[in-house]
Amino acid sequence: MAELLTAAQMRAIEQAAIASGEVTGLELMERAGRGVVEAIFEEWPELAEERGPAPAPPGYLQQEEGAWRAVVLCGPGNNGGDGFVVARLLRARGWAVEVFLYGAPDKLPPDARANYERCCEAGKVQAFAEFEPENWNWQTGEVGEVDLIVDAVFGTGLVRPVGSEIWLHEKIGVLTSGVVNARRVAIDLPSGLCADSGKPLIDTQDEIGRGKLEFELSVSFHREKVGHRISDGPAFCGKTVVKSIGLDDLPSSRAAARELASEIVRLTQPRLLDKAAESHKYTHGHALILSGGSGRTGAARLAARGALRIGAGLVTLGVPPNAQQEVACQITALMLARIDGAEGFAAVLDDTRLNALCLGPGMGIERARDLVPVALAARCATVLDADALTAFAEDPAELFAQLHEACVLTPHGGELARLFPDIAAKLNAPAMTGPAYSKVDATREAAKRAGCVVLFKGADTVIAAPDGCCSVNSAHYERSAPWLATAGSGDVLAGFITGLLARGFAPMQAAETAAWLHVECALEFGPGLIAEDLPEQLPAVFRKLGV
Ligand SMILES: NC(=O)C1=CN([C@@H]2O[C@H](COP(=O)(O)OP(=O)(O)OC[C@H]3O[C@@H](n4cnc5c(N)ncnc54)[C@H](OP(=O)(O)O)[C@@H]3O)[C@@H](O)[C@H]2O)[C@@H](O)CC1
Ligand SMILES: [K+]
Repeated sequence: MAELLTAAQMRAIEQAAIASGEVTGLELMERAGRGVVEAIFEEWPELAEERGPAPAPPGYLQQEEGAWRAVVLCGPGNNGGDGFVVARLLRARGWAVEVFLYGAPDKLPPDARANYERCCEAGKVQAFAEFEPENWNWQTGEVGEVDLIVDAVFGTGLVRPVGSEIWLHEKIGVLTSGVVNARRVAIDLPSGLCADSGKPLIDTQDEIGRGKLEFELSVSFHREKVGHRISDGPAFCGKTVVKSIGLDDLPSSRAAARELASEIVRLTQPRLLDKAAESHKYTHGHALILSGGSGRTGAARLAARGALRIGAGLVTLGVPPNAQQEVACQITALMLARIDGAEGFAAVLDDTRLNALCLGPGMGIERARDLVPVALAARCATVLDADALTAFAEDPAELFAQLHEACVLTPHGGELARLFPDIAAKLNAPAMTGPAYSKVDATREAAKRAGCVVLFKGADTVIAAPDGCCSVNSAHYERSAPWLATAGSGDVLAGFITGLLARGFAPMQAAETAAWLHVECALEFGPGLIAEDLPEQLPAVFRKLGV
């Protein structure tokens, strides 16, 4: 399963390798720099073509033709060290490279310092203050265009907001405006992006500070960092490529990773979905999904359809009397039960074959307030979504007291804020120190407080269990699914989870697998998707998975 590391975890794994003597920091930095150059040529093969020789520095600004041109911006730590390696390797290929250092050379950490010196042997390194693109006239024809901008200012060591003297988005914006071929690559992370939270650590008090630092490519090492996948990370990174720096081959770093295993966040993967050949419908469980009143039954019907398609043996819609006729006209394979007040619901729940419940979609706040306690008292696997969460906004503690470990809560941002206002406040506060409080931190804290699995929706859905187990279901990069943000999509997701709970999946597995399939269904359908389409893609998705 793909792991996402925090800055501290990455450091621990690297440090273990260096401390063991199996590899030096300098060798790791060389591999990192080589990996970046490799990734650049893989992304933009035209840059690997031979061109004329580089002019003697600093003359290339006056060159119109000739060598490829790069600007490499290096920072005061090891990220800058990687940048010096990249600059040296590009110069060795005949590139004209301008290198700027933010910070004092004699304060660089040892490996970065060594690479600074090697870089200086093949050309000059200028002070960052000299990097004033507004004074460079790139567009007049007197000067050449820049082909590549390499950001090596900060990586995983960013600990406080970036000051205005290095607002790269502003400077790079000036540098690239009107320059069609300026490709932008960030080493490890775009400078200013917090590796753990995917939030920009930029002083947003200022109008300019709110600008976006967007790259086409980010090249990270060993593993993606959590920040590559959540919050603003994907938008800033553009595309993230991970290059090996050999740590998987070292017993020391593997041992360090094993020690951290329980804390490491993973990208969501689906669990086995096959059904046994000799099974019958009750083997796959019976899900009950409660609907709202007349005119508000669509959401529950969507959820029910999702639960059925994902493989629950039977799915019943529990409808209030005034909606019975409306629902009856709309369903075929689904069943219908009349469920009015709390007493009637409790009687229905006496049927022990009902093994998964879903409350919330289109249910109505009042009905949710009446029926959620009944559902939770049955100690059955239960998904609480939408109105079933909002119904407890005034007294979340009342809900937490009733929740049990077979529950799954599926809030979006607004619902999370209603149940966990303090957590939402921390998450939404401007990030001023690194590592900043992240969506992963928020979901883990919410799951711990609720005592059950919490699935916090978004394009970066985070799923956490009370024991800290956590994964990110990322609908970014190659799995980008913007059409999934459509009315009723969340209802289908609730139904998917309920169906998998009915099939006997554990809550965490049900939530992860459902979230993963939900994105796969959107990708399978493509543009034009509406919520009704999602369950109908499951057969094709299952076939591709070999189910
Ligand atoms: N370790 C290894 O072997 C390998 C590491 N690798 C590479 O190293 C990177 C991590 O390196 P790193 O830990 O040195 O951190 P990095 O991101 O360079 O920044 C730290 C510096 O920035 C400074 N600083 C921070 N925030 C600031 C701010 N807002 N404004 C101004 N300054 C600020 C901070 O200052 P300080 O807090 O110490 O005062 C410190 O000087 C990683 O991303 C990867 O690219 C690879 O080569 C593989 C091998
Ligand atoms: K960087």
